[in-house]
Amino acid sequence: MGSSREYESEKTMIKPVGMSIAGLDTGNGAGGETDLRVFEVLGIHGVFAITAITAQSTKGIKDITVVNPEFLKKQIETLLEDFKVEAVKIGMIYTKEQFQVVNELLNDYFLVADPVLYAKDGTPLIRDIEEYKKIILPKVKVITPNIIEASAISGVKIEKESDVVIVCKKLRDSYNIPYVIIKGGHSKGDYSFDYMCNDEGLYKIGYKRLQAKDTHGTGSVFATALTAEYIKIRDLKLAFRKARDFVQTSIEYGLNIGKGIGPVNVSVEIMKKSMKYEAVEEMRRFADFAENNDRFWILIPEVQSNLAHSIKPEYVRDLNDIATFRGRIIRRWDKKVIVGHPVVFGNPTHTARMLLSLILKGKDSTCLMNIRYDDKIVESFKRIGYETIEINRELEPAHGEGKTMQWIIEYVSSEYGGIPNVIYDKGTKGKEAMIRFWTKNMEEMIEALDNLLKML
Ligand SMILES: Nc1ncnc2c1ncn2[C@@H]1O[C@H](COP(=O)(O)OP(=O)(O)O)[C@@H](O)[C@H]1O
Ligand SMILES: Cc1ncc(COP(=O)(O)O)c(N)n1
Repeated sequence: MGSSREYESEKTMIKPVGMSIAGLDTGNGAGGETDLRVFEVLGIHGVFAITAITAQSTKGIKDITVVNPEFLKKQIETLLEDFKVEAVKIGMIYTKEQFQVVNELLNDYFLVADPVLYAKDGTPLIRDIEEYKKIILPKVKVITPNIIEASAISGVKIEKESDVVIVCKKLRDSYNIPYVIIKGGHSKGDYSFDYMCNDEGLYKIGYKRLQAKDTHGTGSVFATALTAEYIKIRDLKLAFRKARDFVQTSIEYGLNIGKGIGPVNVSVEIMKKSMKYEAVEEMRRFADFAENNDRFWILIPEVQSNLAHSIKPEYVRDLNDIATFRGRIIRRWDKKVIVGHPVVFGNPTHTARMLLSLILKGKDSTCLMNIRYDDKIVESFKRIGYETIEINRELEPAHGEGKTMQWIIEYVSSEYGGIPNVIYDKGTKGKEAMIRFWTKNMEEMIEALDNLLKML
């Protein structure tokens, strides 16, 4: 009766709650609404008290409407009387009256302040800076200024690393802030260093500086990720490392949307995880097809086969984004085909390397299989309508193992212009002749092989 589920869970579902006190960025790149997305992907239920509405896009801020302090108070009270808030991130907060509200209501909470004095286009996001220093800063556990903000608040210009140490100490001492984190996104050099100082000393993390255009929201995202990680692990040093890692990936996959500085991509990690799950499902579908087609053995060479399958090409960075069967696809003595599960990512097989080379060359390919060389098979591919190309392995220069697949793709691409779906060679001393066949998706791979097998 009632539910169709076999098992009705008795467990109540809960999630820790984090709060953001911030402005709203209508372009959804940096404000409280982005904080909510960061909380969400990191497993926190985010609640949001709004201080101001900015008319904002990737091109900058056109206007600001400030929320009156009474209404900010109402929002925070409403949230606090209901939720058990574990930590609070404070972003844009505009007037001294608003600071008083926070001071009054959030005295006993773990506060992380991101002192967003100015937006990227120079618009002030905290108007009463002197009162911010007096009213907000002495209450916070963590402050996360960039070097420009840290210089402005401390009055000491940061030009080199030793200045960072001085400013960290000054901020800690002046406002009694246990953790000062100074972010180095605006400095120069091959690495972007962020510094954390607490009573144990200075701790710095450097990540490769990315040549990225779409960096709107880095600061807000960093402070919110730090708050979320702190809620989960209660260790600020570790939370700092995790938040920094999160920001790096978000910048790496920054979104080229809008005409200005696009938002960083905060959901990319969970998106990649779900794409990998889909890839595994598709590999299973392929395995069923291969094991149940009684002619599939015709395609398997002496060295056996494998199928490489990637997530969406634009998300592929390295072999970790490409799946293969750990035990390959093998033809048994009795012509039975066995797929060697499990599906694994990051296995440096020939098929995975060749697929990666294709993708890095800009091809919209997600599947690649190596197939036994046979004239008839090549002819059948042509009859189905695929372009084919023969390469001569004798032309391959001497370069260590592991470079061949990349060489084939480079060679075909430069000699031929494009990269046909069927690339074959007739072998060379000690190397078996082989066909490599790639397709845009799994649907096409299965359909093409099914048609091919009917013709053979
Ligand atoms: N081009 C970049 N490459 C790598 N990391 C960056 C880059 N720009 C900013 N970051 C990182 O993003 C975070 C935010 O830094 P920053 O840009 O200084 O703050 P804000 O957005 O407040 O100005 C820091 O962790 C910083 O190291
Ligand atoms: C409402 C609002 N809050 C904060 C920022 C700062 O942006 P960033 O995180 O890029 O420094 C912003 N532009 N708008």
